Amino acid sequence: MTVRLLTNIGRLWTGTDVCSNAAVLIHDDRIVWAGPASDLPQSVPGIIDDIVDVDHVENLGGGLVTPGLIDAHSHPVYAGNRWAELAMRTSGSSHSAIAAAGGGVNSTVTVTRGTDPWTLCNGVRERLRQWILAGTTTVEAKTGYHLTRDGELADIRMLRSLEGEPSMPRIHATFLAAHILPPEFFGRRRDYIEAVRLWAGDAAVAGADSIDVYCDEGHFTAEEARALLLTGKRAGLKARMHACANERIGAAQVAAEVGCASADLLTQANDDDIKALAHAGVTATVCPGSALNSSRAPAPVRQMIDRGVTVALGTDHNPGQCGITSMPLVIGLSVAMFGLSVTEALRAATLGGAAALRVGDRGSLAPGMLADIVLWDADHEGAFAWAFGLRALRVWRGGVPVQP
Ligand SMILES: N=CN[C@@H](CCC(=O)O)C(=O)O
Repeated sequence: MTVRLLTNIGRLWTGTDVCSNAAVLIHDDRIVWAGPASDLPQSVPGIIDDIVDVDHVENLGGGLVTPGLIDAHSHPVYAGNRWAELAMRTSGSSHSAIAAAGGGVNSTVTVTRGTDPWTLCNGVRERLRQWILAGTTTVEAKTGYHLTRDGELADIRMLRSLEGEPSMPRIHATFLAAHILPPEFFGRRRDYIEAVRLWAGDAAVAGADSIDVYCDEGHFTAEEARALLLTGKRAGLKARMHACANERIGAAQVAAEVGCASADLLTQANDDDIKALAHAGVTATVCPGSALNSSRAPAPVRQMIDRGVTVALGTDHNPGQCGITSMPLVIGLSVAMFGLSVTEALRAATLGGAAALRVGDRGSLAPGMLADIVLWDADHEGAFAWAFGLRALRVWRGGVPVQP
């Protein structure tokens, strides 16, 4: 049993409250108490008889402390890169010209399939380290670049095992075999849908938390998404969806009907979509980084908030559009692109992320919550809107300091 006291916190942003000259008391991996240092209890029954007997005291030098950030949408499991394709796109090449030159999601599928598991795992480990060092203690991580039963299941097992390593973020593993139709199923899409439905149960056994379907032109239809998500839910997975990213083909309505934990991207969502999400209690996960790089209009986030939709944020890190691994940058972009206040953006990156993942044990610094905590290189949260990538000075996952 370890009791740890974080003191001399200049400003404590808990998710629900803000206070100055604060302290946080941690017992093992959980928060016991957080608030103004002047109110720090002298003892906590069953945990510590006298506060002077804590095992570790850490002076945080008057800095800003928040809950660990939550990235609610990322695609970190891939090999290779598509930088040449991005250069083509910026020179005006069309989607079809890029595909004809061997680019697109299926080119990453080819490279990922051809990469041995150890090399792939080392790359993913290095990548995930960047999230936690930048203050993101939970990452929603999708599969979706193997698109074979064994490859997708191996991806999930790899994510589960990486999560157990020291100084890695917590992982919410999402089974995304329904990312795009793989080439060997061209002309046989019904067969692929049926195969993915069969694999969903195996994905749950392998340790997946969620199933995701990319519902859009060129990916999967609303009807296919409904069938896949309902199968995934029956297997015990939470449902999430790439919805209304490029075209509106009924994805938001299906997300609402199926009871998705979150509908993501939503750049083309209109008021009917937003109303449906609000009515069904579906969290909207928006990703400003990939929207910027794909020339999509920013998602209508203000309308979502006005309609009562809970908003979460994601990096949408993926090999084709967006290399961002910094949620502090995503917070800055959300303020600039969506017109969110810093408080709204920070809440979306903490409690909003917890809602998107349907986890109740993180996203705020309250007694009983996981001690996932970040000390920032600032003394006020307004710095997120200024730094575009505010630096995390120290990170604790479950009360344990993350080693740089
Ligand atoms: N948000 C995720 N999927 C991207 C593609 C990812 C990639 O290009 O590798 C999309 O098709 O929008």
